[in-house]
Amino acid sequence: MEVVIAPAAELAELAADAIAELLDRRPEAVLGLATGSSPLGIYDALAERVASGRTSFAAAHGFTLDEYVGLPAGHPCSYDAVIRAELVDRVDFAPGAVRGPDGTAADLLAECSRYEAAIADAGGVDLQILGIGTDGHIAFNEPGSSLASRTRVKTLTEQTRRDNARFFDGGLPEVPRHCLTQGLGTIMEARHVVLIARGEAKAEAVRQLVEGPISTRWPATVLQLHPHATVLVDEGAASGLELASYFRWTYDNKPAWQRL
Ligand SMILES: N[C@@H]1[C@@H](O)[C@H](O)[C@@H](COP(=O)(O)O)O[C@@H]1O
Repeated sequence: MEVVIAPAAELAELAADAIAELLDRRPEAVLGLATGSSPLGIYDALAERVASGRTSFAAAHGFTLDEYVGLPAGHPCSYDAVIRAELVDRVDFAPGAVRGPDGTAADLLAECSRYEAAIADAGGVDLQILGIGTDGHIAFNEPGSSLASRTRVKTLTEQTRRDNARFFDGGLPEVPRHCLTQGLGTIMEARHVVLIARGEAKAEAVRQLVEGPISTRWPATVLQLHPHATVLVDEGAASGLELASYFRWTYDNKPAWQRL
């Protein structure tokens, strides 16, 4: 696991660099896309690169991590609508190239299996962008999630519902209680995972992710077992790390040939 501590704007550029390099090497790359506020700077940086002709998503594919159950199609808080507004409509993906689990499906269990199969049929995810919840969830894998889990229906914790209420006009009562989410086992199959976290509210989750014991109590800790995980954190999110000065030294002295 590589931990980079830097100002948020620099973190977003680093992640955008990694995605742009991947697209240069492999234009048909499969990207794992996260919603939430954490990756917004990355999406802004990517939109800028596409606008200036430096990067193209024309041959790439994308899969989102999760979706609320029961929000009508087109609801502005559905992750399908959010990822369209934040990234898809601002870059040059081919129509239909970005997919997400369908939280309106009549048979949600069948939808979860279909989604797993779609990711596998695309050849798996090359680079997965992740945020982290204050309770240590990634995607919507809440505490207690099996570390081997696959795409399935989960129940959101009150903490997550409260954290996400700010996006809903009607606040907490409007936040669904259930979601579809890629499992931790699904996410672990991505070839490179890049997690970004900002602000002190994430400090405890980041401390557990990087330095805590691997446990379903803090689901993101499963990433300690990933062979290529990059954790991008600003000073606030890094404020609980015992090894912060080691991570700083390592990054400051990183050989030029070593990519993220
Ligand atoms: N399902 C999403 C996660 O994928 C995201 O990482 C998390 C953190 O969101 P934010 O980046 O807004 O703090 O929120 C949601 O619960």
